[in-house]
Amino acid sequence: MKHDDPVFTQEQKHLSELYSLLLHYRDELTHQLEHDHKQAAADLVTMSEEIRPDFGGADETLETLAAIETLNAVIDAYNQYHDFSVDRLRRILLLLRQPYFAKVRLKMRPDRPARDVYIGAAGITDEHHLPLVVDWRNPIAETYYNQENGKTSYTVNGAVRTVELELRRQFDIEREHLHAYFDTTVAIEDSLLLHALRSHHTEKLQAITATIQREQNQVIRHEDVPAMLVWGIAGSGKTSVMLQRIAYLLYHEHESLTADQVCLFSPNKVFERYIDGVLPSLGEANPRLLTWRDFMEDQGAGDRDDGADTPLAALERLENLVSKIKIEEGDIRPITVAGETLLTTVQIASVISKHRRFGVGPRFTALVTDELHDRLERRLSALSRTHSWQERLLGLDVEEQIRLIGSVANPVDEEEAAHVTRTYVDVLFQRAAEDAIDRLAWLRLDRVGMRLLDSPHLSAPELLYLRLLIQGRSRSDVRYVMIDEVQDYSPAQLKVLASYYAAAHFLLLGDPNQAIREHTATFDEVRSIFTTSHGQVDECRLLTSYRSSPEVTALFSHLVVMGEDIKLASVRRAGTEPRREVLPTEEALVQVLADIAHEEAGTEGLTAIVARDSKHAHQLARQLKGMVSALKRNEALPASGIVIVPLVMAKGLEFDHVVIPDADGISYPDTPLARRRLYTGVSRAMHQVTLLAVGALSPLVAD
Ligand SMILES: Nc1ncnc2c1ncn2[C@@H]1O[C@H](COP(=O)(O)OP(=O)(O)OP(=O)(O)O)[C@@H](O)[C@H]1O
Repeated sequence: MKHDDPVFTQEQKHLSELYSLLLHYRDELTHQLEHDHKQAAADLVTMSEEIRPDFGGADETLETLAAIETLNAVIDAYNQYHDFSVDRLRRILLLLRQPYFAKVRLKMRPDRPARDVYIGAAGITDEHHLPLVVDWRNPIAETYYNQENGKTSYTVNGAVRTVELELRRQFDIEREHLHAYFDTTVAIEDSLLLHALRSHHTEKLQAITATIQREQNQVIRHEDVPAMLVWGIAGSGKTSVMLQRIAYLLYHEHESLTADQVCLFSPNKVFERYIDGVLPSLGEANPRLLTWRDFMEDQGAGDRDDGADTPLAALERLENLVSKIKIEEGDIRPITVAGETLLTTVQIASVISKHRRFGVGPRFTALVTDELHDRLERRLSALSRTHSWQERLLGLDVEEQIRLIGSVANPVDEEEAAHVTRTYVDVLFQRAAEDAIDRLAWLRLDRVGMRLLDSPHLSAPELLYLRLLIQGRSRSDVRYVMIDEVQDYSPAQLKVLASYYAAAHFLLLGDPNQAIREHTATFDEVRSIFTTSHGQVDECRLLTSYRSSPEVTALFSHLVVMGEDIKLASVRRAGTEPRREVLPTEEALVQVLADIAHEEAGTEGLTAIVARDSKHAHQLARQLKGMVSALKRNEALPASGIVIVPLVMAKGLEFDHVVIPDADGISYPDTPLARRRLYTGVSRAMHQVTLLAVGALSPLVAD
């Protein structure tokens, strides 16, 4: 009983005291921030009023500049203090939801008493700067994740410290309430994990901070390497680990890394919405979330074939042929903005021919681009000296002039007329024209590429790769690229990403058994592409399923060949055996689905009818009209109930119950691809799988 347990009482007391302290810090900081804000505003007004700008002579100018400098320094100091306080408040608010989830009792030296370290989602110190809770990403927290009792270690700045772990205690805490604690006496046991896994599916993926397992921790805390490939079975926490890794990197590189320097590639928008709560719940901003399609669109190749079937050989041919490109007149496009041709084909052709001797490639492009910028500059300057453009400006309404050039044009002489008109033409053309030059809009890349490959069209990877070859590395400021479900990309798509983000470090996560289309990259190909681009690829494996019950894990693991050395394990409690049912007709199938929908209505869980493709999903939605609907492309997953999803949209998601409505031999024949597709569908289930077929079950799942 909790009340008779002195440890429980003691821990609840500690929690209550810490909680009150956090509340106190929160209130104090809020008042302080409010007060400082007002004070800062008042001080700045006074100080700026005291500055008397005087640029009359050298001394006066110096004095004025010094006064402005002082004011800037004061503003900086306020900002720094403000940022620090806001950050502390943010951490306190995070901890008020759950102050900590574990503690370790560590003996740092044999002659010293052991000390307790409480670990939480963020770190906080008291007024003497002593830690009350340490952040889970702090090096010392590694002793918790190592899951080793007794002698263990952690690494600080490359140095390994050995310590004695006397106690590893986990807590189930909500705000100031301690629900339970678990002392781990057996190293590998993780009671909190088992406790957490008892719960139902949630509509959004949750952070796993408190229960990160040892093999997962090795990925999260892995040293920063150019490329890392994580091979993990379905439900082994790849996505979760990837998000925790992002939080880890943001913490350790907080001085130089911002979330928008991290790109996360995911399979679709439903999945993006499914995962977008994890990092905010850890107190971190989301990275740039994008799909391959978004990337294509950003690069101006949105209307092209996505390159799912583009062979790597096509990119290699481009590589071999690029230096031999002869730019023809028809390959050149004028730079035209808003109907005004700023650089003509003839002008561009003459610049190109001037630098032809370098051969088409990054050097050539840099020289041509620079010269086109110079010519653009001359052209804009010439435009602003023409009467027609000066008159156009003067003919505008006063409001329009103010909107465009920030003042009313009232030139007194020719020089001034050219000057204001220059501002006007800059607003109209400069930015767009410079962008067009930098994007190589002056070169019909597709025409060049089609000629090189002798092909009637270019896919997105072909076009983008050709651009990279001609232009050199992109100017992207992205430092980390995470690709989830890497097995769904074609080698050509991956090669483009590896080259485009050449300076970034990659984390690639996937499961070869979840490749649901033909022609996607094998793990050997992934390795080879990134070894070529990034020098080396480190690898980690995740072999325990945290999502699925042992019965579901057994079902999906029999569908594919895992390799001799791999033994899949599920840590969940036993659930129910899969249900297999053969129906005589399509009508009978629809009736069974309707019955399931009826049974599931009002229950806590979420059921998905995972159809083999979108067409079948829509057909089922029509047949089950009013009872179950198909999930839309941009929709978020519902919390409970029943939905129809095509397999491709179910990628990465999970459901309490998965129904495969077409588990027949035509939808799922005995082929490697069909095996992987069924493995992917079945492994979305946490607790229950229902396999339905009209006529006969697929040989892959028949008893
Ligand atoms: N250490 C952990 N503690 C608690 N839950 C975990 C842990 N690791 C994974 N899970 C849970 O297991 C489920 C599967 O995790 P996740 O989606 O990250 O796996 P995945 O390997 O990306 O799956 P898949 O490849 O099948 O899409 C999630 O519900 C996640 O919260």
